[in-house]
Formats: sequence, structure tokens, C-alpha cells
Amino acid sequence: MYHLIKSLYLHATSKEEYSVLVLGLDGAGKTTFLEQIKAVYNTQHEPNLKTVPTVGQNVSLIDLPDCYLKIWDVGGQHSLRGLWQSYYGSAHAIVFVVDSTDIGDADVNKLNEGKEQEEESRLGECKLVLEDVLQNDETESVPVLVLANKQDREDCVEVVRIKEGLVRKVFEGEQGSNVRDSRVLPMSALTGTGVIEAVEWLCSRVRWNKEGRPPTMR
Ligand SMILES: Nc1nc2c(ncn2[C@@H]2O[C@H](COP(=O)(O)OP(=O)(O)OP(=O)(O)O)[C@@H](O)[C@H]2O)c(=O)[nH]1
Ligand SMILES: [Mg+2]
Repeated sequence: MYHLIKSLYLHATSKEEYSVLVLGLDGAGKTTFLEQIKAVYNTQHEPNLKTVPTVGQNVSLIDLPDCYLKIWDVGGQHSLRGLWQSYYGSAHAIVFVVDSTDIGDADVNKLNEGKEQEEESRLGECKLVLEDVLQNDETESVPVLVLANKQDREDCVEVVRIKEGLVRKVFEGEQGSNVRDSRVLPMSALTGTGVIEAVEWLCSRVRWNKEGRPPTMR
């Protein structure tokens, strides 16, 4: 009887917690995105929009009506990307932030043949890094949200170009891509436009995938 009451009590008073891993090249806007999420869902938080490059990680627990999201923002500098894989196993969703002003015209067809040159351009670097994330066994079937950030800037590439030129090509090349839930959304982390839509997508997809990656209870 005690155990029954205890489990009923826990069921009534606890919520599911999901981890979201925020990745992307250095300067893409990951920390700014996290700052805006904190400000939207915790009205007492003043967003710090004067970010500095992240060395290590920032983590925040966001209390939503249906669940908690634990958001991990990790540094995107080249030397820090090797650390990303240690987060993959416990991530319920991955956000990949793209700087829409730092990838040329997002046309991967135009990338010159040959790996060396691919890596030299920021578009090539972005493509290889995203491919690397998707190809890791531990991210298999984890929902992936690609955010085309900095859409407030006049020199940005439109979301449709990023979707067709970059993201679709990377996802098409992925083994088992038919089982992965994915989406590309526009955002301006600086102004906050698109932040709520991104969080809502994440919240619905982690719950949809909860048999594949069960949440923890908090
Ligand atoms: N115009 C504009 N600038 C942005 C936007 N998002 C981020 N920035 C700027 O881009 C720069 C880098 O932003 P961060 O959020 O620190 O980038 P990050 O992805 O966390 O970078 P690392 O920590 O080095 O991986 C800062 O100067 C931000 O103000 C945006 O939506 N629009
Ligand atoms: Mg950062």
C-alpha cells in the first residue's frame, strides 16, 4: 500500500525531463539562443546578449507546463568539438544552429571538389560537422532541429536555401534517415524571433520519441 501511494504521489508531483543538446559552429548563436529561452520561460531572467565564446558548457533547466527541458549549450570552436560526443548518449534532441550569414549562398553544389577545399569554406565546415553529428551511432533516431539563425540580418541566406542546399543534402546522405525526425526553422536569437517555435517543436518531438529515448523523472 505504501508503495502504491508513493508511486501515485510521485506520478502526481513529478514531470518528465528531457535533455536537449545545442550544437553548431563557433559564433552561430547557441549561447544567445539559450539566453533568450531562459528569458522567455523565466520572466525574471534578463537575457545577457553580450556573449563571449563558450569554453566548456552552459546548462539550464527550463520548466514547461508538460515537461522540463535541460538545455546543454556547448562551445563550437574547432578545438572543443571533440567534446560533443560525450553528450550524445543522453541527448533526447539535438539543435544544430547555423549562422545564416556565414555560409556563402548555402549552395553545396558549388563547393569545389575535394575535401581540402570543402573544409576551407565555412559552408563546407558546417556541412562536415553536421554530417559528423548525424553519423554518430549514439545520435541515431534522435530528433534534430536545424535553426537558420541571424535571420534579422540583411545579408542572411533565406531559410529555404539553407534547407534545400545544405540540410536536405546532408540528411539525404544519412543512413537510416527515414527514422529520424527533423525540421529546419528560421530564427533570430538576438531579437528572440522563432525561439518559442523552436522550443515547442523540441518539446513535442522528445515526447513523441520517448519510447526510443525515455525521459528521466524530476
Ligand atoms: N544579428 C544577429 N547576431 C546574432 C544572433 N545570434 C547571435 N548573434 C551574435 O553572434 C555572436 C556569437 O553569438 P554566440 O551566441 O556567442 O555564439 P555561440 O554559438 O554560442 O558561439 P561559441 O560559444 O563560440 O560556440 C554574438 O555577437 C551574438 O550577439 C542573431 O540572431 N542575429
Ligand atoms: Mg557559446
